[in-house]
Amino acid sequence: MVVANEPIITMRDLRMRFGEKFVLNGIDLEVHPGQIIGYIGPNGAGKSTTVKIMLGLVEGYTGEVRILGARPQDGGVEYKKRIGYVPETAEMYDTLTAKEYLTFIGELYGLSEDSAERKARLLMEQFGLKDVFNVRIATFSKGMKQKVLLISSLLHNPDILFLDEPLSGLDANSVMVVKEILARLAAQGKTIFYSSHIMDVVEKISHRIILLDGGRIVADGSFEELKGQGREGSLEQVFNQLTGFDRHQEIADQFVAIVQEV
Ligand SMILES: Nc1ncnc2c1ncn2[C@@H]1O[C@H](COP(=O)(O)OP(=O)(O)OP(=O)(O)O)[C@@H](O)[C@H]1O
Repeated sequence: MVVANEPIITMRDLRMRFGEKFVLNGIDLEVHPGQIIGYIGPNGAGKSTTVKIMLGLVEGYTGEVRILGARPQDGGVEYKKRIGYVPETAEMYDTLTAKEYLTFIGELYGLSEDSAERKARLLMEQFGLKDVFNVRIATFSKGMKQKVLLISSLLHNPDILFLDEPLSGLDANSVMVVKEILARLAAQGKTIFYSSHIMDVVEKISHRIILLDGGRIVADGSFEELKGQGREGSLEQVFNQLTGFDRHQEIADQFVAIVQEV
């Protein structure tokens, strides 16, 4: 059971380095259930590393991390059943059909074969993929694969969902559907940790936005709060201001000039 007032994710002074490279430089964070957390930051800021640490996929960090009250590396099967994950790039067994793949994943998470297949079929239908349920994933478009990944992360009805660029490849209609799904899951008390570079979506769906830069949290609050601190405009503009970036025109000019060189 998730207790509403207990943090579902806690990090204290989380630090990580790869060799001589300091990637996370002291992250402090508490997340309570029922929130969509937009986790944003420039390329290389440390977002995926944080998520992988929370999932127990990266070790060697210092500081304290508790997910659902446990250290990620200590979590057993029951703990893992409460977590769903859509990675930025995923290896899928694409010689399998969607039915075989999703039933396999569902069973890994403890569903019976019948129940996994039934849920997978119904969810595929909702995403307009009924006709390809028995078709090999290798033939799927990028967006179709992304929908299968989203389904695979949700089949077991997890309490926490980690999503890394989950709308990648989805058409505008599907984006609307997924945004609604995420809002409903959060309303039911699920926690959604959402990493993305698509600022207008993060701005709209997140209850709380955390901006990471150079392995440190440089902003944390609702979009209104982030804007309220003397900043203006869209999340994209707030992002540019907070990361001190104002060279886009200059870089574009230089880039195009080099392209045009003989
Ligand atoms: N296994 C690794 N070994 C060495 N360096 C790594 C490793 N994993 C990540 N890094 C480095 O850590 C830094 C942070 O990477 P990370 O993938 O967490 O960034 P990110 O914020 O998710 O970036 P992006 O927005 O590009 O996905 C980068 O400089 C990256 O090169």
